[in-house]
Parts: sequence; structure tokens; C-alpha cells
Amino acid sequence: MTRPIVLQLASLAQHPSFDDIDRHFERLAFQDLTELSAQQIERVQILLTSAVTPTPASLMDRLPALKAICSVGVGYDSIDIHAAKQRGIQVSTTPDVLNDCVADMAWALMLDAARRLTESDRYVRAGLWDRPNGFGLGTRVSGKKLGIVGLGRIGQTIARRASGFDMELRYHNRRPRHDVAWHYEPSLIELADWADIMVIAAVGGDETRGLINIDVLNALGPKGILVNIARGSVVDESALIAALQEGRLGAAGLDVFENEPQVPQALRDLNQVVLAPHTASATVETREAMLTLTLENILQYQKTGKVLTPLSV
Ligand SMILES: O=C(O)C(=O)CO
Repeated sequence: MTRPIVLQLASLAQHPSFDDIDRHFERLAFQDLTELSAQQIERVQILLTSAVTPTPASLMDRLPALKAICSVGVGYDSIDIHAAKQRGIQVSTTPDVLNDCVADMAWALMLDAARRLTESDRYVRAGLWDRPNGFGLGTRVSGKKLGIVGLGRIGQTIARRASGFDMELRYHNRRPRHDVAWHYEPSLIELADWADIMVIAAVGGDETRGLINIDVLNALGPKGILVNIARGSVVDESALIAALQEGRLGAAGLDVFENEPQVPQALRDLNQVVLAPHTASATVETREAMLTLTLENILQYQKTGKVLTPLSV
């Protein structure tokens, strides 16, 4: 019997569950639909994609039997979920399994930007330690005011770690959460004005595009530190570069960028910025857990017709 097809859009590591998938589905790596026969196109039931792999409506439109999109990751701004919803195509992501590692990365960037760790590494490696003026001072993190933008699962995991640093914490969200005790700040500008350090953990996409604009950056101020582990689109990158260049913002720790993997030269030229190549979830353990959950979603769909962790937005 011909098996339905799982069309794999993202390049993924080996995983033992692929053997189970391959018992039920034919798995094809996607290059271009022109490489599939008309008969194969009609058998594509599942798209195996990732949070950083474009999964547009134009692709869904070409696949008449498409039933589910199973994505490795939590961000869904790369998937046209509106088009999927309209066609009744289920979408699954991998919630929770990456919270700890993404939160750890937010803290790593925060501590690095404040204490100038990467900059000091460059300084020591360049043999500059014996210079008369020394390396200079960083900024204290413990006891400071931390503002979190987006208090979802990842934002809350970041927030919980702040108690170990004796920090005061406030958050801004679409709406206040009633299941947490942290102070809700309805105005993003006021949060930025209050905070010493602001971490962005909001969803990407149209609803948050350019949310961190010049006014927010100015409110965070010349001693303020901005950390972004969410999506580059949430921050107005040109405004961020100008604020850092002109000393209107103190420092930044960035894991995500507007047009990644392109990072503007102006940003790379700034010493007070720590840059990471969108690797917040990139640990052996977490990437393995994300792929395991994605493949469980496909197997669950095969057994029951429903994915395991459907996206609910
Ligand atoms: O899961 C996500 O949304 C990512 O950005 C990949 O780690």
C-alpha cells in the first residue's frame, strides 16, 4: 500500500523515532515541489518544519491532502497559521521543553552584556591586560530592576531565575496574568523607564513587529541593557543601532535579528553588544527533546488523527 508522505522542510538531526515514522509514512526531504511527481504531491499529509523555516500559504495551497504541520520549536511566525486554520490544517509546536535553555541564554546574554564578559575575553586574548588604564568597570546585575516583555512560558522561566539575583521584577504583556504575583506594567514605556534591564520574550510576527521602538529604547536609557531572545522583528533594529551608537542605550545582548543570518555591520562594530546566532535553544539535550516531541506529534496524528501539542492561538 502506498504510504502518505511526510515532507521534511527543515534539516534535522538523526533520531530513533524516525524509524517509527518511516514505518507509517514515506519521508521526503523538500527541495522544490517541482521535484515531486503529481502523485507524490497528492500524498503529502504532513509538513515537518521548524520555527525558523518558512512555511507559507503558497506551499500549503499546492498540497491538497495536507492535514498537519509539525514544527520543531515554539515560534510560529514562520508558519502562515491563518492559512492553516482556514483549511483546518493542524499545527503543532514544541512548548515547554525549551523553556530552561532559552531562559538560561537570556541570563547568559544579560550577565555578559552587563559584566562585559565577551568584551573582556577579546581584551585578554588581544594581550591588552598590561595596559595602564585597565579594562574598566561593568554594571552590577544583582539587586537591579528587571522588566520582562512577554510573560509566557519562557518569560516566566526567565522571571523565576531573577529571585536568585535578588532583583525586583515587573512585566508587560498583552494582558495581566492572574496566575503570577509579579507586578504587571500596562505601559511598555513605563516599564522601560522603570527597568535597568529589559528582556524581550514576546512572540514574533505582525502583532509585535517594531514593538521595541525608539521611544522604548530612550526610556530604557543610557545605562539600560536590552536582551532579546524572542524574535528580531520585535525590535526596531535601526533604532537600536542608533541608540547604542549615540549612547542613548547602554548595552544589548542579542540572540535574534531582523534579517538573520544577516547581522548589520554597524551592530557587529559595537563593543557593548553581545551577539549569538539564534542559539538559545541549541543545546544537545533541548534540541533532542524538541525533535522527540515533534516526532511524537506526527506519531500521535497517525494513531488518532490529532497532533499531541496543538498550537492554540
Ligand atoms: O523555538 C523557537 O521559536 C526558536 O526560535 C528556535 O529555538
